[in-house]
Amino acid sequence: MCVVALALHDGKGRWLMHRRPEEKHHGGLWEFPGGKVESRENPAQALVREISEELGLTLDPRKLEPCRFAQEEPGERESPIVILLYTCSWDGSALAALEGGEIGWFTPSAVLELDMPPLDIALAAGLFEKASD
Ligand SMILES: Nc1nc2c([nH]c(=O)n2[C@@H]2O[C@H](COP(=O)(O)OP(=O)(O)OP(=O)(O)O)[C@@H](O)[C@H]2O)c(=O)[nH]1
Repeated sequence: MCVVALALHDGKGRWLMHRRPEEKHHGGLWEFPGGKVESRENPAQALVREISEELGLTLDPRKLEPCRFAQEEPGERESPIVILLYTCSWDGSALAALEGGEIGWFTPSAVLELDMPPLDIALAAGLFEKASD
């Protein structure tokens, strides 16, 4: 199953993370906002939809930069997921955790200290290695 996620940066060294609502899979963990790609969508369209639903933010698909991906091992669950991570810079417009949980802006070192699902740990480590190049 294909999941898309967004590493949104504020241009001042901080990145947006979302804490999942307790009742969801990986509840209480911090993740890059996003969700599952639905049939008839390409990944960028799915990300624009998910970010609008979750954060109330309208993304310009042309400004999404594919960054990296991470995948679960076979057998981890019935349909192992692959997460495609994109980066984008924030245009300063309003944001809110519209589907529950909470959001926050973090420096790279603070992101790496959050409790995250396994794939996010790998994605964040790679993202910040790349961001500091
Ligand atoms: N959105 C998102 N999901 C992630 C990340 N890392 C990770 O393991 N996942 C997992 O990917 C799956 C898809 O996530 P989701 O629940 O956000 O997707 P959704 O909103 O489309 O689904 P839903 O409507 O069934 O809740 C979940 O099992 C979630 O735990 C991440 O960084 N972002």
